[in-house]
Formats: sequence, structure tokens, C-alpha cells
Amino acid sequence: MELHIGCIPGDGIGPEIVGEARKVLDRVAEKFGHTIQYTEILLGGASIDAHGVPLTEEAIEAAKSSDAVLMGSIGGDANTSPWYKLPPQKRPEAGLLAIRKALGLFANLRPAVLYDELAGACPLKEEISKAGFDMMIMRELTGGLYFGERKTTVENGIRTAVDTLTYNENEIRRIAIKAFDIAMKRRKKVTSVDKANVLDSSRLWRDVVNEVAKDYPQVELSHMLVDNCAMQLVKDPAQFDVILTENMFGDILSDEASMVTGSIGMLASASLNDTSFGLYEPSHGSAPDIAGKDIANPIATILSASMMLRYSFDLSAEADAVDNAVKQVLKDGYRTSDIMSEGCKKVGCREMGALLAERI
Ligand SMILES: NC(=O)c1ccc[n+]([C@@H]2O[C@H](COP(=O)([O-])OP(=O)(O)OC[C@H]3O[C@@H](n4cnc5c(N)ncnc54)[C@H](O)[C@@H]3O)[C@@H](O)[C@H]2O)c1
Ligand SMILES: CC(C)[C@H](C(=O)O)[C@@H](O)C(=O)O
Ligand SMILES: [Mg+2]
Repeated sequence: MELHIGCIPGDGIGPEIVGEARKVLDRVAEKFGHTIQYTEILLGGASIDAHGVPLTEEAIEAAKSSDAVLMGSIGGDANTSPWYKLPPQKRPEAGLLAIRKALGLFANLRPAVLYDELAGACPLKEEISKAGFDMMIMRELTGGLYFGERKTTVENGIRTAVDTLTYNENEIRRIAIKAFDIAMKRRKKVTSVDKANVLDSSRLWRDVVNEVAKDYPQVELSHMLVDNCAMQLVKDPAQFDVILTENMFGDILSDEASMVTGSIGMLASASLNDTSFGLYEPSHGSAPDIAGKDIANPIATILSASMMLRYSFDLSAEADAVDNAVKQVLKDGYRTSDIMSEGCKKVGCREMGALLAERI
């Protein structure tokens, strides 16, 4: 099969981790008899440097004409990078939001799994980490606070900023349907997370999710307030199968979930629309503090590439080969510094990529 993959290295550690993911994908292609054609796409700071804007029409077109897009991460250090002297709509993050919107990527899947081998890197009490966990966070990605109207005004010398949180029922319904469909292939449990004790948008969210649930009688649905969810994620993460939530809550909860797996360097993600197209990127950022040092963990990006093989190309044997290589490399005791524990062998980003490619 011929795979046309758009490739966005991005900023900071982005080019390093994407380089290792490509190494693994190339090995998969060699082993399973596929060919891969990569198209480089600029986004974020890299696009600002080249074109003065974080996302161009050409970049959107290049993404649209690929079967799927693999991305590293974008952004820089807001205190030191010149990108943050630009107005907000011209900064790297605006490019990321705009490409998600332009491609209609409303469903963001962020799986958080505790590997047995990483139980030692999990910051939770041993009796909790021993139970393990395997959850899928389904984050709505093109609505809510991120895309509502915003403005800053000054009246009588007083600065006021407004952001608006808007959802219509169709936006809620389509992500809820995706979450229930995914739950049907897992342990058939959905926890919908909201702030229905305060927000109208959450009360609508709850109503629509309850309506969708009627079509899935085999799925057990419960509702949880987001502050409680933040607490439950560290108290008893094993209770969760699919967490369904809106954009901002999902952003925050997925970082929290990633840390209880041992490191944010382990958490993959897939951003999907209603077709087989998807944009695959780690949940973490561009980590400017460690960029260019060959110490970043490439596993989140490599697991995102595996999700791409599974969801966009329907190549499950190939995806399994990547997932198994990750398990094997951890079993063999190799660790990047973010997940390092006593008795293991510390390796850099490039060596981790090579060890994974060897195990395909
Ligand atoms: N999807 C994205 O592209 C994305 C996501 C989050 C943040 N960002 C951007 O990234 C920049 C930095 O943001 P931040 O510092 O808040 O978050 P971050 O995720 O980049 O970094 C947080 C911490 O985690 C560490 N870390 C992150 N990824 C790692 C990896 N693969 N291996 C080892 N350690 C890793 C970093 O070194 C840092 O200490 C900002 O410009 C932000 O807007 C981009
Ligand atoms: C960089 C930022 C805009 C982005 C988000 O908030 O969606 C990031 O934190 C993520 O989780 O992908
Ligand atoms: Mg985030």
C-alpha cells in the first residue's frame, strides 16, 4: 500500500521526535511491504520564521491532500521567544488551532495506559499503580472556550478580557457518538465530565450525552464533575474506561492523566474528523527546555504514528508491531531520562528510536 503522510516537525523537540517516528514508520513499511511518501508541512514557529504567519493556505492544502498527518509539536518559550511578541492570532498556537478547525478535527483521542514496566515511574501510591489503568480520554477539539469569541477592552482605564464558552447540540452529539462507539470496542463504560453544577454549556452537554446514550444500551454511562474527575484520576484511575469531555477540560485532564502514566512523554493522540483522515501528535508540547539535547522521549510520537496506522490506514498488524516494540523496549530495560528508574539503561531520543525500529 502507498501511504501519503503529511509531516509537521514543528518547533522545539518536534523535529527530533518526528525524526524517530519516521525511522519506525520506515521500518514498518520495509517489513510489511508498503511505501511511504512524506510531504513536509510548516506549522507554528517554523512557519512564522519562513512565512511570517503560523499557518498558510498551502500548508492546509498540503495537509488536506495527504491521507494523514504526523505532527511533532509547536511553540516556544513565551518568555524568550520572539514569536510571543506577535499579536496572539499570529503566534504558533493559533496555527495549531486553525489547522484543527480547517481540517474539522473535532474528536481528540488521548489514550493513557500504565505499562507494567513503568509502574515505578508512576507517581501514585504503589497499591494504586499496581492495579494499573487503561483509559481513553475523548476530548472535543474544535469548540468551547478555544473557539468562542474573545476580546480585551479598556474602559475608564480598566482592562477587561472576555472569552466565551459555546457549544451547540450538534457539536456535543458528534463527539458523544464517537465516544460511545469507541467504548463499545473497549470495556463499555463512558464517564462524561462536565461542570453542570455551574455552566449552561455543561447542562446542555449532559442532556445531549444522555440522549445519545439511549442508542447504546450496553454502555454504562455516568456523569462526573470536572473537579472531582481531577481528584479521581489520582485516587483511582482504574475506574475509567472512556472519559468524554469538552475542549478545555480535556486539555487539562489529559496532561494530568499522562503524568500518572509516568511521563507526559508517553501520551499519544489522534485528532479525527468523520473520515479516515487524522492528525496524529503527542499530547505534550515542544519542550523548549530540552530541545536539541537528544534527551526527549519519542515514544508518545511513535505511539501516535501507531494510532495513524490503525485509524487512518486500517493497518492493525502494523500498529500492533509498533505497540509491541514499545512494550518490548521497556521490558528490555531501556528508558529515556523522563521515565528513568534504578537498574534501567538510560538512552537518548535517537537511540530510543533506533531500538524501537530494531524491534519491529
Ligand atoms: N500540541 C502541541 O504542539 C503543544 C502541546 C502543548 C504545549 N505546546 C507548546 O509547547 C510549548 C511548551 O509548553 P509547556 O512547557 O507548557 O509544555 P511541554 O509539554 O512542552 O513541557 C512540559 C514539561 O514536560 C517535559 N516534556 C514534554 N515532552 C517531553 C518529552 N517528549 N520527553 C521528555 N520530557 C518532555 C518538558 O521538558 C517540560 O519540562 C508552549 O509553547 C506550548 O504552547 C504545544
Ligand atoms: C498548544 C495548545 C494550544 C494545545 C491545546 O491546548 O490544545 C496543547 O496544549 C494540546 O494539548 O494539544
Ligand atoms: Mg495540552
